[in-house]
Amino acid sequence: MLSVVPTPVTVRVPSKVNLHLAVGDLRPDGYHDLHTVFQALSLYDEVSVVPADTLSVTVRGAGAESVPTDSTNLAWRAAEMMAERAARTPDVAITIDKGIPVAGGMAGGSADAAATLVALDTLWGIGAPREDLADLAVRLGSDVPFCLHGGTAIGTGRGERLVPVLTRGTFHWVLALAKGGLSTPVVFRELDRLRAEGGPQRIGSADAVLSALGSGDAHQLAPLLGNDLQAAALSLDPMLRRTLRAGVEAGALAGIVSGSGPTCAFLVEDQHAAVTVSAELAGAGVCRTVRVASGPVPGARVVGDADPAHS
Ligand SMILES: C[C@@](CO)(OP(=O)(O)O)[C@H](O)COP(=O)(O)OP(=O)(O)OC[C@H]1O[C@@H](n2ccc(N)nc2=O)[C@H](O)[C@@H]1O
Ligand SMILES: Nc1ncnc2c1ncn2[C@@H]1O[C@H](COP(=O)(O)OP(=O)(O)O)[C@@H](O)[C@H]1O
Repeated sequence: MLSVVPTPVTVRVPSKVNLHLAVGDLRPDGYHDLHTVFQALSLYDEVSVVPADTLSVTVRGAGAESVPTDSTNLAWRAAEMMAERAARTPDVAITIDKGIPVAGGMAGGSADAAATLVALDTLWGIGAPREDLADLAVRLGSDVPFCLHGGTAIGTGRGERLVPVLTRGTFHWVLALAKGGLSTPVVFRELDRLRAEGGPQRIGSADAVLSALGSGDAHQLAPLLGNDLQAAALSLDPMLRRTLRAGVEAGALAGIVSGSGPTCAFLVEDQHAAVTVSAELAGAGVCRTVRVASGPVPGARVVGDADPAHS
C-alpha cells in the first residue's frame, strides 16, 4: 500500500533594521519604552513545518550551531502557543533555514516565531485573522509582531504596537554581518550603564525620518538614521567603529548599527551602489560576510501563496 508523504508548508520571513530607535528609560518590568521605525529587509529565513510524531526543531545555515533546538527556541514556543489556540497537540517537525544573522540585531529569532505562527495556521487550516496572530506574536517577543507585519512601521511600547508608515520606492542596503553576536538584554543594560554616567546623547523625534521615507529619497534619509543602542553596542564591541567607517569610505550614504547589533546596515544610493559598496566592504576585512538587501518587503508569508488575505 502507498503511504502518503505529508507536504510541508514553507514560510519566508524577512529581517528588520531600525531606521530610528529611540530608547526610553528602564521600566519597572525590565523593559524600555521604544519609539522606533522598523523596515523589513529582503534578507530572509525560511521556516518549514510538516506533521510528525512529536514537536522538533532543526536549524540549518550560518550560526545554526548557536541556536537552541529545544523549547527555548522561539519557533518551538510559537508552535506550542498555536497548538494551544487550536486545542490540539503541536505534533510538527519545524525546519529553520537561517539567512538572517543569529543574535545580529535583525530579529532572526522573532522572524522564526512569526513564520511558525503563519506556517501552522496554514498547515492546520486554522485561518486565524491576522489580529489573532498578532496577539500571539506579542507574547513571544517585542519584535515578533513586526516580523508578521513587514513593510515599514512605527513601533511603540516595547516595539510591539505598530502603525504602518507610508514610503515611496525601494531603499537599498548593504549589511555587514559580524563574526559573533550581541545579546539584546546585555546591550540594553550597557545603555543603562552609560546613561547612569551621563551619556550618550539621545536621538530626537522620528518626524524627519518619516518625511524622508515619504519622499523615497535615500540622500534625505541617510543623515537622519539614528539608534540609541548604537553607543552601547560600540562600547561592547569597539571594532564595530571600524566597520561603520569602512562602509562609508566604501561609498555608503550612511551606516548604522542594526538594533542591538552587531550587524551594521549601510544605506546606499541604488542597486548599483549596493554591489560596489558590498564588494569594497567585503575586501576591507572588517566583518564576517557582506549581504545586499532592499526594503521595505512584506512580512511572513507562505511561499507560493498568492492569496491576498495573507498580504
Ligand atoms: C533591540 C530590538 C529593536 O528592534 O531588536 P534586536 O536588535 O534585538 O533585534 C528589540 O527591541 C528587541 O526585541 P526582542 O529581541 O524581541 O526582545 P525581547 O525578547 O522582547 O526582550 C529581550 C530583552 O531585551 C530587553 N528589552 C527588550 C525590548 C525592550 N523594549 N526593552 C528591553 O529592555 C529586556 O531586557 C528583555 O528581557
Ligand atoms: N529561532 C531562533 N533563531 C535564532 N535565535 C534564536 C531562535 N530562538 C531562540 N533564539 C535565541 O535568541 C538569541 C537572539 O537571537 P536573534 O533573534 O537572532 O537576535 P537579535 O535579538 O539580536 O535580533 C540567540 O542567541 C538564540 O539563543
